[in-house]
Amino acid sequence: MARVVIIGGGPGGYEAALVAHDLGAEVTVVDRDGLGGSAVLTDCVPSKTLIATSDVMIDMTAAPELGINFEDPSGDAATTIKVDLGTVNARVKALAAAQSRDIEERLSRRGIRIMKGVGRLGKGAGAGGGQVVATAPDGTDQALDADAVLIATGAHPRTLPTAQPDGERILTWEQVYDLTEVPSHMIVVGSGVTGAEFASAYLSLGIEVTLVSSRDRVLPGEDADAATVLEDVLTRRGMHVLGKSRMESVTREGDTVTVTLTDGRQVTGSHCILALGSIPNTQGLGLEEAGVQLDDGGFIRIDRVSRTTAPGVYAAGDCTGGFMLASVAAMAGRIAMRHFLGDAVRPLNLREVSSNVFTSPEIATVGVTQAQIDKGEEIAEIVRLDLAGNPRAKMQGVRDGFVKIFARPGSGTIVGGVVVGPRASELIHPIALAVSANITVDQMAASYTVYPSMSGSLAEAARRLHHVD
Ligand SMILES: Cc1cc2nc3c(=O)[nH]c(=O)nc-3n(C[C@H](O)[C@H](O)[C@H](O)COP(=O)(O)OP(=O)(O)OC[C@H]3O[C@@H](n4cnc5c(N)ncnc54)[C@H](O)[C@@H]3O)c2cc1C
Ligand SMILES: NC(=O)c1ccc[n+]([C@@H]2O[C@H](COP(=O)([O-])OP(=O)(O)OC[C@H]3O[C@@H](n4cnc5c(N)ncnc54)[C@H](O)[C@@H]3O)[C@@H](O)[C@H]2O)c1
Repeated sequence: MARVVIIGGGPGGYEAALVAHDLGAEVTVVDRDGLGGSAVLTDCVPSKTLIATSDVMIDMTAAPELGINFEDPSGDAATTIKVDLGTVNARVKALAAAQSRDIEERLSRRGIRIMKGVGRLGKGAGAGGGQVVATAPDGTDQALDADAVLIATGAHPRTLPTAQPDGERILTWEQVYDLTEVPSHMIVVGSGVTGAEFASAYLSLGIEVTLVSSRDRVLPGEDADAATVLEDVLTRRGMHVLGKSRMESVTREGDTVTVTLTDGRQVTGSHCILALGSIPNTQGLGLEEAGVQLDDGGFIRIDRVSRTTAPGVYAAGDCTGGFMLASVAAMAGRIAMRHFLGDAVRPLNLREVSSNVFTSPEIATVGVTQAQIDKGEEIAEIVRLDLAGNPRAKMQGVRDGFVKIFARPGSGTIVGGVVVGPRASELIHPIALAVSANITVDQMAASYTVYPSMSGSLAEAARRLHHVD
């Protein structure tokens, strides 16, 4: 029986463990912090649970327009509804812990061995087999023989020597769930996906928010039109967005946090979240000794079937960089195990990955991007339809957002798209399906959508690119 040892129990690791077990391997997962990894315990699941609360707040704030008034005679929901952050965060933590337990039970039930501890490559690793050394919390080492090893150790928040979290008012995204009091003014530094999501969530919870963005617009990596819509909405709702503003340092005195920018300006608030990106957890794993190459950022180099440069050592997820998403980590882990165990394997295709920024409005994307089309790297026709013209959107009081479809000229094959709006994460799926199944705009235009529905805008956009009458 092939022996597989997996270091790291996040989506990259635990999904791989399930596949390897189903394919007949003897599987051990060595994990330091808890099954589910950062995705479940500190990153993805907690942030989306917090955002579930902030989404309800947004709906409540919009209620008067739809004819619902609260007891306050002013009818201004924002002034009468208050969030209890202690309760919200207790719910967040309980839900994350429960999900981690569920995953642990799922693996244990199948007979997958779980070892709590820190793993590293040991004797013979990188030569087509070898050992993993697991150090238990009591400090004892155990050597595990493996025919293949999967490294899925994830990443951790980046901080600066001049911006050190104190866990109370200067926070990484992992520490925000310890807050029990509502911050009076949250400064979010970094306007990537993490920064934008927290800034949007706290604003929706009724908190004053300043977003320090080093670029000229928020979400520099996302569709430019989508980022512009989001920035407009956030600014309209009262967020202070400081563009082209690079943080130099963050200091705290008593209850006041001061963010100093590189041009000397200062912003003061009650709390600050550092959302400066991630550092891969690739130190102390014995990677270099085993011949596993890292890139300049310290991420593990892998090919499309998750092989590292060392025979018998695979890697998946955030420790490999690229698309740092739970879904991609899970797929790369599964692919690694299928490859090692000789099952049919489809190499990772990042073209098919759909992702979502859980701001309000949400921004969902898949496939080819407009930036690639504008640069001439991809040839595609573009259609954009604003949701403001959609009947369902009008009924629901939705004014901001759009759908965009990219299709090959001639064949009309859909190669990508963007949705900005409420629940864009759900609305992107027909486009994602179209991209992975090579569906054309003609086929999408011919499908029935419910009337009235937001998805009607997808079919309408496809009709605009319809080639055959
Ligand atoms: C704030 C935030 C929100 C996010 N939201 C989303 C989202 O909505 N959707 C989405 O798809 N993605 C989201 N992501 C990204 C997602 O969380 C990551 O892509 C995902 O966690 C990667 O999974 P992983 O298995 O590679 O690593 P992780 O989830 O980080 O798991 C790695 C595990 O390895 C363990 N480990 C590390 N070193 C060792 C060692 N030496 N020995 C043993 N164990 C070790 C760690 O303790 C951890 O348990 C978000 C990220 C952040 C920061
Ligand atoms: N919804 C989701 O799926 C989700 C949510 C969060 C994160 N993620 C994933 O995690 C990965 C990392 O995203 P992220 O946003 O954490 O990191 P990021 O690296 O994408 O963004 C960090 C931002 O901080 C800025 N920054 C760095 N130093 C700064 C300074 N001194 N002053 C001001 N700004 C500074 C950078 O310019 C950058 O824009 C992404 O790949 C993303 O896909 C996904």
